[in-house]
Amino acid sequence: MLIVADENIPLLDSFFDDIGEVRRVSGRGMSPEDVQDADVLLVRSVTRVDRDLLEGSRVKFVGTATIGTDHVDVPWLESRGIAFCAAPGCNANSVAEYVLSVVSLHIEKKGLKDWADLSVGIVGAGNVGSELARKLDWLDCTVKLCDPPRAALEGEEGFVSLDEALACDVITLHTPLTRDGEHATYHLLGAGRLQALRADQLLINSGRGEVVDCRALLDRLDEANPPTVVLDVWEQEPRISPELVDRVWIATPHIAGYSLEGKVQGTEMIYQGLCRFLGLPVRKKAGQFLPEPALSKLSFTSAASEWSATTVAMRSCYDPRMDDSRLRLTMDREARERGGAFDRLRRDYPVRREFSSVKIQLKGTSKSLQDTFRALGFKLKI
Ligand SMILES: NC(=O)c1ccc[n+]([C@@H]2O[C@H](COP(=O)([O-])OP(=O)(O)OC[C@H]3O[C@@H](n4cnc5c(N)ncnc54)[C@H](O)[C@@H]3O)[C@@H](O)[C@H]2O)c1
Ligand SMILES: O=C(O)[C@H](O)[C@H](O)COP(=O)(O)O
Repeated sequence: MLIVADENIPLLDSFFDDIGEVRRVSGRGMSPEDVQDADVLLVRSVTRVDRDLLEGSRVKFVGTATIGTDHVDVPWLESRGIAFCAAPGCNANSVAEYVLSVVSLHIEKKGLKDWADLSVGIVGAGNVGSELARKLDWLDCTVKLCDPPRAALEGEEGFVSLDEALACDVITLHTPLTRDGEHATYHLLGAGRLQALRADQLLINSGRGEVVDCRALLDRLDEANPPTVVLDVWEQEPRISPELVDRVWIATPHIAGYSLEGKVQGTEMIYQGLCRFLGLPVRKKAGQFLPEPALSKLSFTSAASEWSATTVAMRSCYDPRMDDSRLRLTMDREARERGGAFDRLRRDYPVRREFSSVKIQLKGTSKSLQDTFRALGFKLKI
């Protein structure tokens, strides 16, 4: 059996080499010739999987090691009897930690040292939005969830309108990219809604770039009293707008979900999907391939303030400003080289471990500090 796979999927051999021959190809540049003789196709989000790629091939199973599926023409796969599997939730915790890290920097920038003063509007309350809401709730933020498709379901309640979510101190977008239907998200935030944002607000987009009209955003950021904006996702990746990078506060190259745990869980989920499809037993688990983290323990005593202890711990694991600096350094290249540079930042992404990989040792500290560490997802050793 021939498995053609995006070379950027981690642990391809560890998971798949006893199922078939694995051929690695570039995800961004994948062509019909690459997949023609494949039985199985494994991709990430940069490969458009549709009739143009697969017509005439013998592919019978497609797996994407990502949460988002907007790059896959699922109805066409169904019409051809090609099985499909994605990785829902695989990197949800990674994205939640990205947003928490950004919000903690924002709190400091505003001269505050407490999560509780903040209201956060979460647009899209699925795997990512719900995980983020759970953590923010524990941190005593006021959380408002906007999710019209869920709100329309029987028994679901407690959701707010988009306008109410957009009035919060922090707005964070976690919808899929959809272009049709009642709840389409393409350019959900267009000129009108961007116009209404205030200078004291923070807008974070780590869903999909096209959910925000980036041309209208650029115009808004050039006007008086613009909001603060953090973008992980962009229209027209990998050839993103340098003008927009220049005007946003934190700019990262679509890596919110790039914790090692998130990426490896993505591979694990398509491995499980392929095993189900082939009727094979599932013998491997993501956990067996995760190395010991470089940082596995941190200690704090009662001398450390709650804010400094938790932000030191968070930033020891992940600081979005590092990704921001790396992306900005690529912006002075020639236009034709910038897309490649964006993709290389993603391909060569440094190992980033989730907060749960670090054990926090606390001596004589308060119950409230313990609770905050737990809320953030750290393991405690008291
Ligand atoms: N930046 C990254 O690295 C990264 C990583 C993972 C996921 N993502 C993106 O984030 C998206 C969300 O991930 P998820 O795991 O939470 O997906 P999910 O499918 O679990 O949840 C998405 C939620 O959005 C809601 N929704 C749909 N249309 C909406 C609308 N118009 N307004 C408000 N809510 C709406 C859905 O009802 C659903 O509850 C993915 O589709 C993917 O595109 C980005
Ligand atoms: O949808 C997802 O899971 C994310 O956007 C994913 O992390 C994107 O990473 P890529 O597939 O582009 O490597």
